[in-house]
Amino acid sequence: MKTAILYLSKHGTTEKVARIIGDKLEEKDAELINLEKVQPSLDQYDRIIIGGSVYAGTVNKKLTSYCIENETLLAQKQLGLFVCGMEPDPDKQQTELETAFPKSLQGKAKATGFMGGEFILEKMNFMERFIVKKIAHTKVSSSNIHEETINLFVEKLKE
Ligand SMILES: Cc1cc2nc3c(=O)[nH]c(=O)nc-3n(C[C@H](O)[C@H](O)[C@H](O)COP(=O)(O)O)c2cc1C
Repeated sequence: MKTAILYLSKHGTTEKVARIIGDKLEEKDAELINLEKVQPSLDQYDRIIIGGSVYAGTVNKKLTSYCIENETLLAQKQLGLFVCGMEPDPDKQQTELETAFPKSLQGKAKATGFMGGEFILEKMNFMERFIVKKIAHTKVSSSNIHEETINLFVEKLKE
């Protein structure tokens, strides 16, 4: 099975999670593709995993547009969809996940997941640091990547 893991990542967390997923899939040829740099031809892949991070409730618009533009092709693949974020409320996490991808693709996806995230203050600009301090009351960097959710996600894909 040839796999591509497509992602968009502002400060590196979604890229990190994409890498963890790739490692756990234990496939030598799983390709990690940064959609900011490459718009791959999807024909060559059997399984496609797509991930992005949530800022102010939504994922990068480029990710949503990419999914809409390639909806027909993506629907024919074995599909995994995930988002990274620091929202603590499970209901809101679910809403963030559901608003990130077209409904039709969510229906087709073999696995979906809210994978948690990180606040890396050193990588944020002034405004981002300000927002995180005000809303999340965080003054230090922190990591809350949901290993268990990643494991479940990978297991579902392998079934
Ligand atoms: C300014 C700002 C706003 C954020 N807003 C949200 C949000 O609305 N919901 C959420 O779940 N996470 C939010 N986050 C957390 C990010 O999704 C988290 O830091 C994620 O790990 C970033 O991944 P990336 O480095 O791949 O972009 C926010 C982070 C920042 C800095």
